[in-house]
Amino acid sequence: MNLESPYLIIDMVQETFTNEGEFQLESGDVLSNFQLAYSTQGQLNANSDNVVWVIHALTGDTQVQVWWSGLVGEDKFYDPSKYFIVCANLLGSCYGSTQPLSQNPTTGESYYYDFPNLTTRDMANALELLRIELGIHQINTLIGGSLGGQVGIEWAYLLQNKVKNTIILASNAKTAPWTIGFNETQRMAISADQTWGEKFPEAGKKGLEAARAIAMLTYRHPDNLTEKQVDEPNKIDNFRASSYLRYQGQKLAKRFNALSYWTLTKTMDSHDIGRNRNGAALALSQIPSRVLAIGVDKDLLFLKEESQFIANHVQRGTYREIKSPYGHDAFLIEYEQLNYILSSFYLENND
Ligand SMILES: CC(=O)SCCNC(=O)CCNC(=O)[C@H](O)C(C)(C)COP(=O)(O)OP(=O)(O)OC[C@H]1O[C@@H](n2cnc3c(N)ncnc32)[C@H](O)[C@@H]1OP(=O)(O)O
Ligand SMILES: N[C@@H](CCO)C(=O)O
Repeated sequence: MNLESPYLIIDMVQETFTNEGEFQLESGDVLSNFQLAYSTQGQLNANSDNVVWVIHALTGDTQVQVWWSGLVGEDKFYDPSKYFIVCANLLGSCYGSTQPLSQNPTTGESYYYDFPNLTTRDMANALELLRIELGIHQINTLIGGSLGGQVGIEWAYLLQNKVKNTIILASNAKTAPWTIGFNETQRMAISADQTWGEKFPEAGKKGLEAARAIAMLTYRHPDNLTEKQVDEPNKIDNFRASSYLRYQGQKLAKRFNALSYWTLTKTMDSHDIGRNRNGAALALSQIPSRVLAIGVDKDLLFLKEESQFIANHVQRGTYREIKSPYGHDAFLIEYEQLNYILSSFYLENND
């Protein structure tokens, strides 16, 4: 039986917010007149208590119904007939928000390599300005994975009682040296590209391909490649794992730019909810919302212990685990487990 409603089509609205004036960054730099692209789907209800705000990961965009299609959309867990769903493109990302290829209003030229360093706290502050612009006083659920989870936990700290449920997937409170190391290898690949340093939009593109190939090995567990990339017996070259990683590199380089990738990985490196707040444990203990931290048992990039750390240090934390051979990317793929974990969380909390 097809349970999907053929006549329920709720339009997604795509808009751009401009923050007029100077935006102070943690680095001491300022960003003038920044823009954030964002999408909304559904309507704010009479009690204004049905906002679900999704924060995308490293290479995501505002089209949450596309990249999280098993969780968000009509007849899905977060259904726009029930919820007002907002997803903004993070500052620095190349899907409509201000990023290194944008025009610097001060010079009239694109920023390129002069784009400032952004932190997850800066990104949370930018989302906060958008929330105020949209007249949203209360967020029912703030949810994000990986980089999106890092921005999410920063924003939950800032929002205090303005958010009821904070859901952080495959993420952490402070980036580990291990993760910074992986990001550095990817930036080394980008800067080894002979076009890196030049001022044209595709600068560093071949390097970005290599960076994504390296990154894919951190987004997956060896079991995933063992299962999916099986070669015929007796081969001595042209292995499936090689063409897979080359393909993934090309696929990303067609839709992303190396400067934005550089900026966002730097943002991930400096993430630390405890910076100038006497450490991560204390900062987490000052978050009043309910927090569900979801780890992935085979995540090699953001270890499950990092999600457990979040759940153990917030005031009202719950830890749940996805079991998956995919590794880190499981939070974008394992919909059956995600639906079960989310349903249980809301049921246990009487929502
Ligand atoms: C505009 C936008 O697209 S932005 C938003 C999209 N992206 C995001 O939001 C980021 C989050 N999403 C993701 O990172 C990914 O989409 C994921 C993790 C959810 C899924 O990753 P996928 O790449 O689809 O999955 P998977 O690892 O199974 O790879 C499948 C692809 O590899 C190809 N492939 C598999 N094995 C091989 C091989 N041995 N050799 C060459 N290609 C191969 C498949 O043909 C398939 O190609 P396709 O993507 O063109 O259909
Ligand atoms: N697959 C994810 C990995 C980072 O969590 C992305 O491309 O955004």
